[in-house]
Amino acid sequence: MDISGEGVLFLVLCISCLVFLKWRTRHEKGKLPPGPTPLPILGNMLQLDSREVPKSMMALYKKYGPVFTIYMGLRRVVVICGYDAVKEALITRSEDFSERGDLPSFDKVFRKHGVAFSNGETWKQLRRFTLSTLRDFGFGKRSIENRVQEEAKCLVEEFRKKKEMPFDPTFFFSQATSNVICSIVFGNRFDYEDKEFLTLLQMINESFQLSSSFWGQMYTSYTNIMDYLPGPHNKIFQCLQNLADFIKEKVKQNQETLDPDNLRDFIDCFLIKMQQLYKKYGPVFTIYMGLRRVVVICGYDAVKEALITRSEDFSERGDLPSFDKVFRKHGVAFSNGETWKQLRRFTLSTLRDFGFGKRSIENRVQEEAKCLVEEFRKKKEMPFDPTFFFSQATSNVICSIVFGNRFDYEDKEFLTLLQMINESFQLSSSFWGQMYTSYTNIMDYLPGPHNKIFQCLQNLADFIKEKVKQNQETLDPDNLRDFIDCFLIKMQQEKQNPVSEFHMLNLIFTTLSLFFGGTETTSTTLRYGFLILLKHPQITEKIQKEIDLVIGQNRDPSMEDRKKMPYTDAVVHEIQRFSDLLPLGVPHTVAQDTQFRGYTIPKNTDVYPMLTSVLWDPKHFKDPKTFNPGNFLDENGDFKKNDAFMPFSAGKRICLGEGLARTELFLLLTNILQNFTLKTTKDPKDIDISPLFGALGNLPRPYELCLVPR
Ligand code: HEM
Repeated sequence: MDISGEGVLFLVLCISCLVFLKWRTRHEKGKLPPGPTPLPILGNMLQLDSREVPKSMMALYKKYGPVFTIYMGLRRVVVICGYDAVKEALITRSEDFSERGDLPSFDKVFRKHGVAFSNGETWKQLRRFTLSTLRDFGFGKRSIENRVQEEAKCLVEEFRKKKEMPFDPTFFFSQATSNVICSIVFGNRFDYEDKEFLTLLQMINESFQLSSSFWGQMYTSYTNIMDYLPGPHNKIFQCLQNLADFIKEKVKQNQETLDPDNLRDFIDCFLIKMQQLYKKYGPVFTIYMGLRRVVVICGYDAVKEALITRSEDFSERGDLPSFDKVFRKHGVAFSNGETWKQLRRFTLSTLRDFGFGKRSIENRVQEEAKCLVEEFRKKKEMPFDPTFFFSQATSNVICSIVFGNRFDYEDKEFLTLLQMINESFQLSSSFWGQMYTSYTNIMDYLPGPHNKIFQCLQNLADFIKEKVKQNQETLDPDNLRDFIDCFLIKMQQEKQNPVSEFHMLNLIFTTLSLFFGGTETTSTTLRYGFLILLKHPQITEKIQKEIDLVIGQNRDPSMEDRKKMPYTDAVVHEIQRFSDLLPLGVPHTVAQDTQFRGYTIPKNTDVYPMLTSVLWDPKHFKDPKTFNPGNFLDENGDFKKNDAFMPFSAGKRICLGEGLARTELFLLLTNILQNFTLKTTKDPKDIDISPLFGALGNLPRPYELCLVPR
């Protein structure tokens, strides 16, 4: 018989598995409660009748006594039976037995959050808060009795409508009981005819039924395997996720109308508690994002102290796992120490040679603004999604420097690259990006949309690799065409240096940092800005008046004009402040244990300088949640600087493209408003300018723009 290598490996694995299980059961017999011997993989599944698990357990109770061990598939469980043993564990030894165990089908959605599934200090605090808030809403008092009495009357009325006909009472009972708790958590009860309410109750019912079925049990027993298999167990997560989404929407509505003097329900009370905690823990606090410990720095004073006053200590780049996986800490944006210092110095001086901070970059932006206006004219006043027009315009400016050429707006390859930049930024800012940051090592093994981020970034890196190859083949030291050429020459100059930072990976990933940073950030800000202008037509009109007065219709806007256009300048600043593109900043870290404001931040802890908390700091901006260009204007209508304006961050690591971004924002916006009047398909009052995501980036909601030539 011919046994292949894989066959032998499989056999060895099976035998090792058996030996290990045997050894483990023997070895642990002394400590673990008794129980039936488990089989590999199956555990004691053969002793458990999936239709009657409690009955099977009772049989084992008889055989092994009140405390026994069983293996539900791969999961080891200790079962406690009978009044005496249960009382001893849950009451006498309550301290030891009060942690919540795994309930995998719920854990997948709840992820150990909330009062029912959390543990330790989190659970203690949530339970204390929940009980006292419910008490404030009448729990254990006369008022809850009244609510139940009211609901009982409604139920009796509903039953009367049945006119003695037989009916299934399931949802009547759940509507009645649910209404009592809904009136406290959501501040209102629902009508018995309410279709949405009934759908939610059906989802609760279905997820409970499925969790109690064979499929729920299989998921509990083989969680890691079942995660990859189709089957009815997936319906449980879908139902629970839908319920969570419904609550998320309710929370959003409460947030928008929150009034601290009139707390309407449990959600309001929780929101206020969150606000109080920020005040309680002050501007520097530690949170655990899943398995990742992060120190968060909030408010203008503390962020300024860390990034500017203590710039030496806080300028290392922290982890941004979804980018790190592809960049592997190479290139100017993600490297650290001496590598970063050299790359940053070289990048800045090369970009300066290509016109950064000079008149020539302004000319490039002006040229690109004209191309964009031409593209917009082709739309002939029809509504369109402006996303990729803005990214084509901003990207072309940086492309003309790093690759030596701009791309045509019809270029399919260019559009595909921009789509990849856009998609990876969107996904990094979504729930999946956040999950990847919080549980990097686990998510690495799981399928899901987060994998698309790496795929996009890798494709972008491959595109740059190809560009570098083309440059290498045609390199002429007397005619340096672009950033890549300059880097290649630097590599040649440093050829003799075995520890040079100027090597291929740093070339590819510095170029990708510029390409990515130079595209997505400014174009998303423009996209957000035009949505805000659609919402506020009176602000748009005022900008156009200023354009007509200072520039007129017969020449192109220039940066010189900005000084004479304080209102437009203030609006551009307010767009950046309000849209708050990178709310958490880009992670920093500390290279050694660092004392900060009386605390010790351990070496290598990620530090988030919360840019939101600076841009929305009420001490520096009046009514920060409202869009108000007045934040940057003095009483005479002149432009007023504000030190807390930090969308580009601050200190040594401050955005390397700030000057370019500001030039682009001003020139592109004024060019468009000089040439077009904005129109939308929606009533301005219905335009939602709250962000779509809020992890890495704040993104505007999708919309259509309509441009009418002036
Ligand atoms: C509105 C537009 C932009 C915003 C809001 C923005 C914001 C930021 C922020 C917050 C950082 C992180 C700073 C820190 O670590 O504390 C950053 C870094 C960076 N940005 Fe920008 N950026 C914009 C445009 C650009 C442009 C046009 C470029 C292209 C040249 C660019 C290239 C970079 C690079 C290379 C870094 C990494 C710097 C380093 O780690 O040393 N950004 N940006």
